[in-house]
Amino acid sequence: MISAYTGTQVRAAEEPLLAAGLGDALMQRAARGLANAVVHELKDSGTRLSGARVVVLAGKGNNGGDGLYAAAFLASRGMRTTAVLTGDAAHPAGLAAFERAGGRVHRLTEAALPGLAAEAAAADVVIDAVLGTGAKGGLRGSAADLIQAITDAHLHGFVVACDLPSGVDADTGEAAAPVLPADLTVTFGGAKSGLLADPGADYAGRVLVVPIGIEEHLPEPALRRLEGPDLARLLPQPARRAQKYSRGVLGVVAGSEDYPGAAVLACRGALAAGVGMVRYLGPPSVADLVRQSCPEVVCSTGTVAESRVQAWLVGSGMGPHDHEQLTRARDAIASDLPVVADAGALPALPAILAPHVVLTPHAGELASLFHRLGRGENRESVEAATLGAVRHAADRTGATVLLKGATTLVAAPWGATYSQADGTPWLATAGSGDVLAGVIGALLAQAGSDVGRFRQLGVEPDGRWAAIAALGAALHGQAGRAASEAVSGGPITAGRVADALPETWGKVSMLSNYGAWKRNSHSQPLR
Ligand SMILES: NC(=O)C1=CN([C@@H]2O[C@H](COP(=O)(O)OP(=O)(O)OC[C@H]3O[C@@H](n4cnc5c(N)ncnc54)[C@H](OP(=O)(O)O)[C@@H]3O)[C@@H](O)[C@H]2O)[C@@H](O)CC1
Ligand SMILES: Nc1ncnc2c1ncn2[C@@H]1O[C@H](COP(=O)(O)OP(=O)(O)O)[C@@H](O)[C@H]1O
Ligand SMILES: [K+]
Repeated sequence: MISAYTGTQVRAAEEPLLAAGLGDALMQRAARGLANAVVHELKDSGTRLSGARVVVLAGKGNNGGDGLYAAAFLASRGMRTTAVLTGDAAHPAGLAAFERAGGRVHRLTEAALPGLAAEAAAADVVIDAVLGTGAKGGLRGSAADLIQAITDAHLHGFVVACDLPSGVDADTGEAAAPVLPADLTVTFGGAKSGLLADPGADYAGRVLVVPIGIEEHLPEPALRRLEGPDLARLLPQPARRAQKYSRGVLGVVAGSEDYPGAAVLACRGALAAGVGMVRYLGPPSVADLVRQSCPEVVCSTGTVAESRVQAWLVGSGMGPHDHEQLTRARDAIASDLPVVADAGALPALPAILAPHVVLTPHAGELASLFHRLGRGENRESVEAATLGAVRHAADRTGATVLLKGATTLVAAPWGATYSQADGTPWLATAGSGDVLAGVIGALLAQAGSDVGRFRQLGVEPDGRWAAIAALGAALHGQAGRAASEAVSGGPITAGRVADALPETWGKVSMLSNYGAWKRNSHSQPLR
């Protein structure tokens, strides 16, 4: 599991060490980790270390101090280092170390700006150390102009962000333009939650956590990401004497005359995600199509009350005028069984929900949900603040909310938040969300009652619905990636994602080398 923290949490964890006079030692560790990462990147790109051109953009706070100390290490290894001081001051000890190591220093002025931007653009590495966890809002003044000029230029080398890309909010991932997109973010003491939520994740590139000795002081993480061994431990496995009913039956209320394919794709996703059986309820014409595509599915035109299942999937491919289907969706949501409520079910939700109801909106659907709750939002405003949006939606509705996107976020009401980024942009294809709903429905049917499995991982009963949704998002994302890799990185259809699920499941379930993972977890790149 990757744990991520708010800037405030990390700063609080630093406090006891700062009080003990260890501030400089913390900064030295951070700077050394940053410098080592730069060296690795240069070696990987085949650049000679001696004479490599490094430009550090250093703000006036401790983030700038980290950058200056790191650049001093790099200068001492024979690199040509330039510091651009973006504020009216600089970290005194960092600046002194940099100058002692032979680095060149420029102060940012309006006149010097075009030349300094050109120098940064021509460098082998640009280190962005303008703002870190102490930032208030985005970049301002000439620092903003410099970052804009570098962003607009054609960069020769790569960008490494110190702790976080300047302008990205460490807690929320909100990003006030301009932000220089990093190829790598080297972050200290623990990943910052803003690096694992869009749009912050767009700017962070790969994320590397450097331990600096504060780890034992960190509290419960603000955000979690399930990784291979977690997924392996959460995946349900059939007992030796399992039969189809004990494995879990999923009831699917999806599809309509207008969108029959959604029902098929939801069923295919569920069948490929290990469910014991799928019961489909819906119009006869849609049921015919489901039967033709998935003969394993048992179809009926009955009611929710007549159908014995362990979980429900409702809403995919349903419109506001599909009254019979909407009645079934409402009945399923009221049934006390776990439910994944997708697409067309979202406008038909009751006012008060519970954590075992998992809502799966994309940003546009979440904005509409907020409208109905009297909160003015649109797709863009949700996309600009995904973490705040998903948290607010869960706390406000009482449901578990999964917000789909390049990074998929899941929030338990008043509980844990997960961030999964296992997929590929090729997943942005029609019907992909229906397959995801099927996968989550299948997992709810199989694992929803297995409280013990989640307790072993420290997940409380009410929080397990979010863990199941995050597991579903991870499997779906990885299946999408596998499907694309099977065609050499080419495009995929939603059906291909479903087809790739069983093998993805098999591969994930083999990753249970938990002990080895735990020992290495602090130094692992996140992606
Ligand atoms: N504590 C430790 O020992 C360790 C800390 N570590 C490192 O320290 C970083 C946090 O450092 P920090 O607290 O000094 O804040 P930082 O992010 O450098 O920025 C604050 C400065 O910028 C200014 N400023 C603010 N907003 C601005 C804006 N929008 N536009 C322009 N300027 C703005 C603000 O000035 P003010 O506005 O207050 O006058 C202030 O001077 C952290 O991310 C990590 O890298 C590690 O080395 C581990 C040990
Ligand atoms: N850029 C992206 N990168 C990775 N995954 C993505 C991206 N865009 C969308 N996805 C994923 O693809 C799926 C799309 O779902 P959805 O928006 O409901 O599509 P549809 O309604 O067409 O089925 C979600 O699982 C989402 O997380
Ligand atoms: K930074």
